[in-house]
Amino acid sequence: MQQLLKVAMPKGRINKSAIKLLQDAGYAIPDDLEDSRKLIISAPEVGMEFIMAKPVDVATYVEYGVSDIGIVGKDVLMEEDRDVYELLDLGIARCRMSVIGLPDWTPVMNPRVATKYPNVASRYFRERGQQVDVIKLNGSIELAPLIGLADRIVDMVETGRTLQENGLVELESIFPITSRLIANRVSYRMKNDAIQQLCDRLQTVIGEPVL
Ligand SMILES: Nc1ncnc2c1ncn2[C@@H]1O[C@H](COP(=O)(O)OP(=O)(O)OP(=O)(O)O)[C@@H](O)[C@H]1O
Ligand SMILES: O=P(O)(O)OC[C@H]1O[C@H](OP(=O)(O)OP(=O)(O)O)[C@H](O)[C@@H]1O
Repeated sequence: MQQLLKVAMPKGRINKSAIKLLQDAGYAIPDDLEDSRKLIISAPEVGMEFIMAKPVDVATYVEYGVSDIGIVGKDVLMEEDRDVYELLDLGIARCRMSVIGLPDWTPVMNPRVATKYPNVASRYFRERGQQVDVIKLNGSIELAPLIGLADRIVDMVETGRTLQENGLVELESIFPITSRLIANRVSYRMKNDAIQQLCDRLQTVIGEPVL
């Protein structure tokens, strides 16, 4: 009997490319998944049930086992250190985590660093032996150095357009980001056939080795 996979899908910017990847891998995912306001969408024809999650919450659902698998940015995994298996680099939503500042930035004692990723930022500066005050924000991080809230920020850069339009510069790239396929540890054993088949099919589309 086919094992039903409970899948945590990110809403928002990754949603479209994640759906396309599954479709390209041969899963006839309903097209209306993308536009739906429904939060739980059953797709028995492909042996899946989707929950539509806020991207930052995907790994939480998977860790607690209410979803067997999920699609989540490496940024979230680096920030949260969730107890999940990271199975595949899906190669979508590619960007990087960077330290950013004003071009005339000069070193100060205990600089303030604004970010959506306080753990990533703290770890980065701690490893360099630099003492900083980390300020957590939830969006529009680039505002912080412009209005004097912070000396630097740690945030994602994709095209560089946000930096350019706000007169900021990338001081250092910390790590590259793509979306990952993750699995709950128990589900990986109990539903191994279905999860392995999904990985194999996705691999033929993305051409990456399983992590
Ligand atoms: N500029 C970007 N380019 C490519 N990928 C990005 C970019 N910004 C974020 N991402 C990736 O997409 C994921 C989701 O982005 P983000 O956190 O901005 O959520 P969102 O889709 O805008 O939804 P929400 O507004 O609910 O937070 C991030 O975790 C990251 O992996
Ligand atoms: O290099 P770019 O192509 O300009 O992309 C980078 C921007 O994209 C993300 O912001 P998002 O659009 O998610 O908005 P946010 O400010 O709400 O985080 C990120 O936080 C940067 O601000």
